[in-house]
Amino acid sequence: MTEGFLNINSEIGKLKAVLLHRPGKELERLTPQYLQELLFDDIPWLKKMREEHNKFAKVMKDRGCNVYYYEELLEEILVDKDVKENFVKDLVKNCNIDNGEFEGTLIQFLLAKNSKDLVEIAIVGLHKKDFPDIDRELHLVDYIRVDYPFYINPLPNLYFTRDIGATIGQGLSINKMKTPARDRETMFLKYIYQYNPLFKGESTPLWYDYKETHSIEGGDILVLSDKVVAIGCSERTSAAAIETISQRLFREGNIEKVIAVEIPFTRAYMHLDTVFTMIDYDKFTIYPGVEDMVRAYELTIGKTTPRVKPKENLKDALKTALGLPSVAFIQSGGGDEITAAREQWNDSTNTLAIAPGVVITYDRNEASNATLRKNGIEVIEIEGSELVRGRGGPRCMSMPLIRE
Ligand SMILES: NC(=[NH2+])NCCC[C@H](N)C(=O)O
Repeated sequence: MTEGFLNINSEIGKLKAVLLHRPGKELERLTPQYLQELLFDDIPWLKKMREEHNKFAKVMKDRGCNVYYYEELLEEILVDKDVKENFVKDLVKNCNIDNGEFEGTLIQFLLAKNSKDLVEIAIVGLHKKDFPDIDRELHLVDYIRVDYPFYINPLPNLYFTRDIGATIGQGLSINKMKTPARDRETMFLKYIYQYNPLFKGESTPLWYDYKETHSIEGGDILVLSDKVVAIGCSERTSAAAIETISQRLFREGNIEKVIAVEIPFTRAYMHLDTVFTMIDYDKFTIYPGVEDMVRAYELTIGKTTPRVKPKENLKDALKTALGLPSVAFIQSGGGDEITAAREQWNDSTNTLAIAPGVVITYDRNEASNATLRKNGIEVIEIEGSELVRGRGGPRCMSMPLIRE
C-alpha cells in the first residue's frame, strides 16, 4: 500500500497541513428568520470576518503549515466531467426539491456552470431569484414553499471545517452531522476524499461515513496520542457512533483506547472542544463550569462492540490512558465564574495547538489567555470579533491533516 497523505497522531504535534474554508457570501445569506435553523446566534460582517480569517491562516503559514482550502480542493475535482455530473446529482438530491421535472432543469442549469461557479453555488446556495424565470408547471410543493427563499440552502457553517471530518492516524472520519443544516458539508468532503489525488483514497482508511445513521462531529474528536482518542458524547455526537468508530479504530487502526467524555447536552457546550482542549503533552484547558459534570468511560476492543469501563473522573482517565504521572487542568476564565462563563461562550477553551505548548486563541478572551501564559503556554492571539459569531474558535475553524 502506498503512503497516504494524512497523518495525525496527536492534538499538539507541530501542525504541518490544515484544511480551512475562507468564509464567503454564504454568511451574507443569514437572516434573523433562519438563524436558529442555520446554527447561528448572530449575523457576522463578512468583510471583517474574512480579514480575521486571513490573519488566522497567516499565523499558521508563518509557522510552516500548509493551508489547503476546501473550496479549492473541490474545484479541482469538478473539472472531471463524470465527477461533476455525480456531484451535481447528489447536490440536487440533497436539496429535497420534491419535483422530478424541476430537479432535471436544475441539474442542467448547474451542469452548465464551470467548476468555480459550481462550487460557489454549492456553498453559497441558490436563491430563487438567481434562477432564470422559466415557464413551468407548478406542483403543490412549489405553492407550499413559495416563501422559502432558496432552491439550494447556503452553508454558513462550512468555515468550521473541524466538525466535518477528523483525521485519526492515517485515516479519515467523514462525519455524520447531527443537523440537516450541515449535512451537505460532509458530502463535499467525501467527494474530495474520493477524487482529489491529495487524499490518495486507496491508502486512506475511512473510519466513518456520513451516510451512517448515528451522528458524530469533529469538535468532539480529540486525538490525544497515536494510541488514545477522546470522543465527546454530546448534543451532537451519539454514544452509538462512538462505539462504532472506536471498534473500527481498534480493529483496523493503531488506537488501543478511546475515552468517551460525556458532557452536558446543551448549545453552549455543543462539542467537547468548546469546554476542553489539549495544549501540551500533559496540559489541558478546561471550562471550570463543566469539570464536575463530565463523566468519563474507557473503551477498549471487544468482540462485536467495545468493552466499556466507567472511570473515576476525566483526569484519572487521561492519566492512565496516556501513561503520565500527572496531568494539569488549566481552568479558563482566570478564576472568576462570570468571566469564565462569558469567555467560554466566546470560545476561550477552543484553542488550537500548533505545536506542544503553543496555541492560537481569540484575543478577546483576556483572562483565559493570561492564565494560559501564567502556565507557560505560548499564546498567539487572533482577532475574532466576527468569526466568533458562528460560535466557534480556532480549533473549530481548522481540520488538521498532518502533524509532526
Ligand atoms: N467544533 C466546534 N465547536 N464547532 C463549532 C460549530 C459551530 C456551528 N455554528 C454549529 O453549530 O455547528
